[in-house]
Amino acid sequence: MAQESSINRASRRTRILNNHLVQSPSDPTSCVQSNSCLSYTPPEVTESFDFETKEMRKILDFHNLEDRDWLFRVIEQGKVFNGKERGGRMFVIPDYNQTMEQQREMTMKRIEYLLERGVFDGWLMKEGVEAELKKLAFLDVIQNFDHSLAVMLGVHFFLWGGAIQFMGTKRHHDKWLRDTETFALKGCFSMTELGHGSNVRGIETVTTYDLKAGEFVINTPCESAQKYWIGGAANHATHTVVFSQLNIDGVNQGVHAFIAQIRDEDGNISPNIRIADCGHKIGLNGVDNGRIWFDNLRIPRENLLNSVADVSPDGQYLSAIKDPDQRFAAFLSPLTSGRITIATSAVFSSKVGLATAIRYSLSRRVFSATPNGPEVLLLDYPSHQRRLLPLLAKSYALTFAGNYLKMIYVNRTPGSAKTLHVVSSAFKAIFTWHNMRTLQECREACGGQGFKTENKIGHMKGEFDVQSTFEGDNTVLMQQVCKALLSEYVAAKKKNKPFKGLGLEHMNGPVPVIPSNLTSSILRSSQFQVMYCQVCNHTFSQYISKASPILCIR
Ligand SMILES: CCCCCCCCCCCCC/C=C/C(=O)SCCNC(=O)CCNC(=O)[C@H](O)C(C)(C)COP(=O)(O)OP(=O)(O)OC[C@H]1O[C@@H](n2cnc3c(N)ncnc32)[C@H](O)[C@@H]1OP(=O)(O)O
Ligand SMILES: Cc1cc2nc3c(=O)[nH]c(=O)nc-3n(C[C@H](O)[C@H](O)[C@H](O)COP(=O)(O)OP(=O)(O)OC[C@H]3O[C@@H](n4cnc5c(N)ncnc54)[C@H](O)[C@@H]3O)c2cc1C
Repeated sequence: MAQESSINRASRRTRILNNHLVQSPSDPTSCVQSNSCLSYTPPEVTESFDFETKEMRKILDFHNLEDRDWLFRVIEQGKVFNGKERGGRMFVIPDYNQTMEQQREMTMKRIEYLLERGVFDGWLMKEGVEAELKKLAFLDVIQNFDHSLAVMLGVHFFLWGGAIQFMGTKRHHDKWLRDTETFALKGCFSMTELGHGSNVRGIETVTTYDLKAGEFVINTPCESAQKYWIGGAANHATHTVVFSQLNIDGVNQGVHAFIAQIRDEDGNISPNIRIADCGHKIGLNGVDNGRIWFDNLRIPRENLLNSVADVSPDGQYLSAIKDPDQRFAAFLSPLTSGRITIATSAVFSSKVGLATAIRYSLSRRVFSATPNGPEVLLLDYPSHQRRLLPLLAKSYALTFAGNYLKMIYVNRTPGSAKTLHVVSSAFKAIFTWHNMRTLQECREACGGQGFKTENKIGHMKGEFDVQSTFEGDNTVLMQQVCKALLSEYVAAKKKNKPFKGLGLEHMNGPVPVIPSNLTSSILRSSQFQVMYCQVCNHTFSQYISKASPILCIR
């Protein structure tokens, strides 16, 4: 079975695992040398491909291929990446059997190494499509090695850094972005509380304005208001963006974001701050998630991220956005870039799992079809093909969709914010659910070998499971998608206008008619697949007609 090269690319680091899957020089249980038992050579050495794998990689990886290869080399050369040379190739993989403390320290050592090699140059100080695509490409490569490392960089650059970029103004950019890019400070992102995660509007941290001092006062009024799960907070972060209700003269103006220092440069916790550890997790133990309490912490008035709203020195609340919902939306926008990178990272994880399972099925033999005949290759079983190949096809499709989303993001305009929010929410949920289902199928498809930690699929299940929850719980994000589609549909119907966004456009045409003589070639044609999706989407109209009394549309 020919393998598309981005799976080979993704499986570069799994090759050692496949040897373990089928033969492990260090594993006495597998018979390696004798002819009567298993013998194995990687399929890409023995198989001829009926298409140009380098071209396939170009289509799938889509952008910054040379930058990716440069970073792969940098990682292979770094001692902190656990490189092992086998057969003239370098293989790298984190040691997930280390303690939580050791994994956390390894993450920071790897960040230091990458910083020294200039990997983060321009991540915040350079603007434009090229700079953003290079950053996204580097993140693809880094998360391919280790999710914790990617998440720590994601929190620092995309959440802390993104909040300053998109919710801050010049004074914040000038003061904080360069120190963030050089790691002179370490940022984290305090949105979630013990009592409120999905429901951001319900958070209980309260910030008031002290007119006399010209300062904000941030307070954690109760235990459920403690900031919880904050990546980087337990050991390392020096600064955080705090999301808090803003109370001016007794009027709650809703959720706003403020910059607060939580440690000094020597790592000592700041006055009026309490910090605790969230403890060991089922995965992602390379990230130090912490809990933060603010005990009437005083910060300068200038620390309000004021691109959307501001408080004047004499305590007036000012905002160009009168609609509180739209103001709230603006404070949530930094989450979008994270959701995009999580979606694309989930597909890479699916590819690594599929590379391992499909390569294994190209060598593992089970049961003979004829008395005393050779045992049958797993991938020759139709049942095994049906278990893995549809997931491979869907991973290809989601790769293309992820690249499409990246391009909307890097070419974003104020008018595309809503589309970006809806598409990134949908893709983050769909891609991460796909990844978890794919990894489970791949783990089972390798039988007992899939259960060996060195073959990584099990660890990846633990490391990536969180992607269905953080940066927006998948179920909640899909509710956002439904809400946006319904709003778009109802608005168009009420104005008797054609649909013009969110993928509803094809509903302006008639419902396609499914041919009665459905031959297998028709079923397999891309025209039929597209038509079938359109027919499914039209059921959306049937749902709406049933719900119309509630939606007040005729
Ligand atoms: C991963 C490996 C590789 C990559 C590495 C980098 C990754 C990058 C970072 C990774 C970090 C991982 C660490 C984890 C961090 C976190 O988890 S941070 C915390 C994340 N928390 C959330 O996401 C909270 C989820 N909840 C919400 O977003 C909101 O509460 C809500 C559910 C969307 C709001 O619900 P509700 O109160 O009902 O408000 P609405 O009325 O629905 O919304 C009001 C309007 O706002 C619009 N809107 C909502 N969100 C956004 C947005 N993000 N962008 C733009 N617009 C938004 C919404 O559509 C509404 O608009 P209208 O309908 O037009 O009124
Ligand atoms: C490892 C890790 C790292 C994290 N890092 C950070 C970070 O750095 N910064 C940060 O701010 N946060 C962080 N988070 C928090 C994360 O964003 C939240 O866990 C997430 O937003 C979900 O909130 P919650 O945990 O309170 O779950 P809840 O919102 O309580 O959801 C619990 C369950 O209820 C369901 N549910 C919720 N609302 C509805 C509804 N309306 N209808 C139906 N079902 C519903 C959900 O689907 C879910 O199954 C992290 C979390 C983890 C686990």
